[in-house]
Amino acid sequence: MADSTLTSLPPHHPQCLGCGPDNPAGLHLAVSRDGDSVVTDVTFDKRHRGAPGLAHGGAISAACDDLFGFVLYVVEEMAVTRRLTVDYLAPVPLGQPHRITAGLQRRHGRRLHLEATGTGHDGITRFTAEALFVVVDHHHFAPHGLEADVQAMFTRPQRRDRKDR
Ligand SMILES: CCCCC/C=C\C/C=C\C/C=C\C/C=C\CCCC(=O)SCCNC(=O)CCNC(=O)[C@H](O)C(C)(C)COP(=O)(O)OP(=O)(O)OC[C@H]1O[C@@H](n2cnc3c(N)ncnc32)[C@H](O)[C@@H]1OP(=O)(O)O
Repeated sequence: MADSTLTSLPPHHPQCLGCGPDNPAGLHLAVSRDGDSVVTDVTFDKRHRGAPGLAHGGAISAACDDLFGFVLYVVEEMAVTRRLTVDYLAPVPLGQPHRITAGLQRRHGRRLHLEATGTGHDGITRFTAEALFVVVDHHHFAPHGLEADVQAMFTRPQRRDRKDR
Protein backbone atom coordinates (compact mmCIF):
# COMPACT_ATOMS: atom_id res chain seq x y z
CA MET A 1 0.00 0.00 0.00
CA ALA A 2 1.57 3.32 -1.02
CA ASP A 3 1.42 5.94 1.69
CA SER A 4 3.62 9.01 1.50
CA THR A 5 3.31 9.80 5.24
CA LEU A 6 5.10 6.59 6.32
CA THR A 7 8.80 6.30 7.13
CA SER A 8 10.43 2.88 6.78
CA LEU A 9 12.06 1.27 9.81
CA PRO A 10 14.94 -1.23 9.60
CA PRO A 11 14.38 -4.89 10.53
CA HIS A 12 15.35 -5.96 14.04
CA HIS A 13 18.08 -8.06 12.43
CA PRO A 14 18.42 -9.97 9.13
CA GLN A 15 17.31 -13.32 10.55
CA CYS A 16 14.37 -12.11 12.65
CA LEU A 17 11.31 -14.37 12.29
CA GLY A 18 9.01 -11.41 11.88
CA CYS A 19 10.95 -8.91 9.79
CA GLY A 20 14.29 -10.40 8.80
CA PRO A 21 14.78 -10.43 5.01
CA ASP A 22 17.24 -13.34 5.28
CA ASN A 23 15.01 -15.70 7.27
CA PRO A 24 13.48 -18.17 4.78
CA ALA A 25 10.81 -19.13 7.33
CA GLY A 26 10.04 -15.53 8.22
CA LEU A 27 7.04 -13.29 7.70
CA HIS A 28 9.27 -10.66 6.04
CA LEU A 29 7.28 -7.80 7.52
CA ALA A 30 8.14 -4.37 6.13
CA VAL A 31 7.36 -1.89 8.88
CA SER A 32 6.95 1.87 8.80
CA ARG A 33 6.47 4.58 11.35
CA ASP A 34 3.44 6.85 11.18
CA GLY A 35 3.75 9.45 13.92
CA ASP A 36 3.81 7.56 17.22
CA SER A 37 2.38 4.41 15.60
CA VAL A 38 3.98 1.69 13.52
CA VAL A 39 2.27 -0.12 10.65
CA THR A 40 2.77 -3.12 8.43
CA ASP A 41 0.77 -4.67 5.63
CA VAL A 42 0.85 -8.43 5.99
CA THR A 43 -0.57 -11.01 3.62
CA PHE A 44 -0.56 -14.50 5.07
CA ASP A 45 0.01 -17.26 2.54
CA LYS A 46 -0.05 -21.06 2.42
CA ARG A 47 3.05 -21.26 4.64
CA HIS A 48 0.97 -19.68 7.43
CA ARG A 49 -2.09 -21.88 7.01
CA GLY A 50 -4.08 -23.03 10.00
CA ALA A 51 -7.49 -24.25 8.92
CA PRO A 52 -7.82 -24.60 5.13
CA GLY A 53 -7.72 -21.17 3.53
CA LEU A 54 -7.18 -19.38 6.83
CA ALA A 55 -4.18 -17.96 8.66
CA HIS A 56 -2.85 -19.84 11.67
CA GLY A 57 -3.37 -17.98 14.94
CA GLY A 58 0.30 -18.41 15.79
CA ALA A 59 1.31 -16.64 12.60
CA ILE A 60 -1.03 -13.75 13.40
CA SER A 61 0.35 -13.63 16.93
CA ALA A 62 3.94 -13.61 15.63
CA ALA A 63 3.14 -10.71 13.32
CA CYS A 64 1.65 -8.73 16.21
CA ASP A 65 4.56 -9.54 18.52
CA ASP A 66 7.11 -8.47 15.95
CA LEU A 67 5.25 -5.27 15.15
CA PHE A 68 5.18 -4.45 18.86
CA GLY A 69 8.96 -4.81 18.69
CA PHE A 70 8.95 -1.83 16.30
CA VAL A 71 7.14 0.43 18.76
CA LEU A 72 10.48 0.33 20.56
CA TYR A 73 11.89 2.62 17.87
CA VAL A 74 9.25 5.15 18.90
CA VAL A 75 9.78 4.65 22.63
CA GLU A 76 13.58 4.56 22.11
CA GLU A 77 14.02 1.73 24.60
CA MET A 78 15.04 -1.91 24.25
CA ALA A 79 12.36 -4.20 25.68
CA VAL A 80 11.07 -7.76 25.34
CA THR A 81 7.66 -9.38 25.39
CA ARG A 82 6.52 -10.49 28.83
CA ARG A 83 2.85 -11.10 27.94
CA LEU A 84 0.96 -11.16 24.64
CA THR A 85 -2.81 -11.44 24.21
CA VAL A 86 -4.54 -11.72 20.84
CA ASP A 87 -8.28 -11.40 20.25
CA TYR A 88 -9.17 -13.28 17.09
CA LEU A 89 -12.33 -11.45 16.10
CA ALA A 90 -12.87 -13.07 12.71
CA PRO A 91 -11.08 -15.62 10.51
CA VAL A 92 -8.19 -14.15 8.52
CA PRO A 93 -8.24 -15.41 4.92
CA LEU A 94 -4.96 -16.26 3.21
CA GLY A 95 -3.98 -13.99 0.34
CA GLN A 96 -5.77 -10.90 1.59
CA PRO A 97 -3.66 -7.99 2.86
CA HIS A 98 -4.22 -6.79 6.39
CA ARG A 99 -2.81 -3.63 7.88
CA ILE A 100 -1.63 -3.97 11.46
CA THR A 101 -1.16 -0.76 13.43
CA ALA A 102 0.52 -0.73 16.85
CA GLY A 103 1.46 1.78 19.48
CA LEU A 104 2.19 2.49 23.11
CA GLN A 105 -0.94 2.68 25.22
CA ARG A 106 0.78 3.60 28.50
CA ARG A 107 4.04 3.19 30.41
CA HIS A 108 4.70 2.43 34.08
CA GLY A 109 8.42 2.28 34.90
CA ARG A 110 9.91 -0.62 32.92
CA ARG A 111 6.47 -1.80 31.83
CA LEU A 112 5.30 -0.82 28.36
CA HIS A 113 1.65 -1.55 27.60
CA LEU A 114 1.14 -1.87 23.85
CA GLU A 115 -1.88 -2.39 21.64
CA ALA A 116 -2.45 -3.34 18.00
CA THR A 117 -5.28 -3.65 15.50
CA GLY A 118 -5.36 -5.76 12.33
CA THR A 119 -7.78 -4.64 9.62
CA GLY A 120 -8.31 -6.00 6.13
CA HIS A 121 -8.37 -3.77 3.09
CA ASP A 122 -12.11 -4.47 3.11
CA GLY A 123 -12.30 -2.45 6.35
CA ILE A 124 -13.01 -5.42 8.61
CA THR A 125 -10.98 -5.58 11.83
CA ARG A 126 -10.21 -9.28 12.29
CA PHE A 127 -7.83 -9.22 15.25
CA THR A 128 -6.55 -7.00 18.01
CA ALA A 129 -3.65 -7.56 20.40
CA GLU A 130 -2.29 -6.26 23.68
CA ALA A 131 1.17 -6.81 25.08
CA LEU A 132 3.27 -6.08 28.11
CA PHE A 133 6.89 -5.43 27.19
CA VAL A 134 9.56 -4.99 29.88
CA VAL A 135 12.53 -2.71 29.29
CA VAL A 136 15.90 -4.51 29.36
CA ASP A 137 19.51 -3.59 28.61
CA HIS A 138 22.06 -5.35 26.41
CA HIS A 139 22.90 -7.84 29.17
CA HIS A 140 19.57 -9.53 28.40
CA PHE A 141 20.83 -10.52 24.93
CA ALA A 142 24.58 -10.78 25.40
CA PRO A 143 24.77 -14.42 26.62
CA HIS A 144 22.73 -15.75 23.69
CA GLY A 145 23.90 -14.04 20.51
CA LEU A 146 27.05 -12.95 18.79
CA GLU A 147 28.33 -9.82 20.50
CA ALA A 148 28.47 -7.97 17.17
CA ASP A 149 24.82 -8.82 16.41
CA VAL A 150 23.71 -7.61 19.83
CA GLN A 151 25.72 -4.40 19.50
CA ALA A 152 24.20 -3.77 16.08
CA MET A 153 20.69 -3.88 17.54
CA PHE A 154 21.62 -1.14 19.99
CA THR A 155 23.59 1.09 17.64
CA ARG A 156 21.91 0.92 14.23
CA PRO A 157 20.20 3.99 12.83
CA GLN A 158 16.69 4.13 14.19
CA ARG A 159 15.02 4.83 10.89
CA ARG A 160 15.60 4.97 7.20
CA ASP A 161 14.47 8.00 5.28
CA ARG A 162 12.59 6.05 2.64
CA LYS A 163 9.06 7.31 2.07
CA ASP A 164 7.99 5.16 -0.83
CA ARG A 165 5.74 2.60 0.87
C1 LIG B 1 17.57 2.72 21.80
C2 LIG B 1 16.65 2.31 20.65
C3 LIG B 1 16.20 0.90 20.74
C4 LIG B 1 15.43 0.45 19.55
C5 LIG B 1 15.08 -1.02 19.66
C6 LIG B 1 14.57 -1.54 18.45
C7 LIG B 1 14.53 -2.86 18.16
C8 LIG B 1 15.03 -3.97 19.07
C9 LIG B 1 13.97 -4.59 19.89
C10 LIG B 1 13.95 -5.84 20.44
C11 LIG B 1 15.01 -6.79 20.52
C12 LIG B 1 15.35 -7.46 19.28
C13 LIG B 1 14.60 -8.27 18.51
C14 LIG B 1 13.17 -8.30 18.65
C15 LIG B 1 12.53 -9.41 18.00
C16 LIG B 1 11.20 -9.51 18.02
C17 LIG B 1 10.32 -8.49 18.59
C18 LIG B 1 9.27 -9.12 19.44
C19 LIG B 1 9.70 -9.16 20.87
C20 LIG B 1 10.04 -10.55 21.32
O1 LIG B 1 9.65 -11.51 20.74
S1 LIG B 1 10.96 -10.73 22.76
C21 LIG B 1 11.13 -12.53 22.95
C22 LIG B 1 10.13 -13.15 23.92
N1 LIG B 1 10.30 -12.65 25.27
C23 LIG B 1 11.23 -13.09 26.10
O2 LIG B 1 12.03 -13.92 25.78
C24 LIG B 1 11.23 -12.48 27.49
C25 LIG B 1 11.53 -13.56 28.53
N2 LIG B 1 11.34 -12.98 29.86
C26 LIG B 1 12.34 -12.35 30.51
O3 LIG B 1 13.47 -12.34 30.09
C27 LIG B 1 11.98 -11.68 31.79
O4 LIG B 1 10.80 -12.18 32.32
C28 LIG B 1 11.85 -10.13 31.64
C29 LIG B 1 13.21 -9.53 31.21
C30 LIG B 1 10.77 -9.78 30.62
C31 LIG B 1 11.44 -9.50 32.96
O5 LIG B 1 12.25 -10.08 33.97
P1 LIG B 1 12.88 -9.15 35.10
O6 LIG B 1 13.39 -10.11 36.14
O7 LIG B 1 13.85 -8.21 34.50
O8 LIG B 1 11.69 -8.29 35.62
P2 LIG B 1 10.42 -8.67 36.55
O9 LIG B 1 10.02 -10.08 36.41
O10 LIG B 1 10.77 -8.17 37.92
O11 LIG B 1 9.27 -7.76 35.92
C32 LIG B 1 9.55 -6.45 35.46
C33 LIG B 1 8.34 -5.57 35.70
O12 LIG B 1 7.21 -6.09 34.96
C34 LIG B 1 6.15 -6.39 35.89
N3 LIG B 1 5.44 -7.57 35.42
C35 LIG B 1 5.97 -8.74 35.11
N4 LIG B 1 5.04 -9.58 34.68
C36 LIG B 1 3.88 -8.89 34.71
C37 LIG B 1 2.55 -9.19 34.33
N5 LIG B 1 2.23 -10.42 33.85
N6 LIG B 1 1.60 -8.24 34.47
C38 LIG B 1 1.94 -7.01 34.93
N7 LIG B 1 3.19 -6.66 35.28
C39 LIG B 1 4.14 -7.60 35.17
C40 LIG B 1 6.82 -6.57 37.22
O13 LIG B 1 5.92 -6.30 38.27
C41 LIG B 1 7.93 -5.53 37.14
O14 LIG B 1 7.37 -4.24 37.34
P3 LIG B 1 8.16 -3.08 38.17
O15 LIG B 1 9.52 -2.97 37.54
O16 LIG B 1 7.33 -1.86 37.99
O17 LIG B 1 8.23 -3.59 39.58
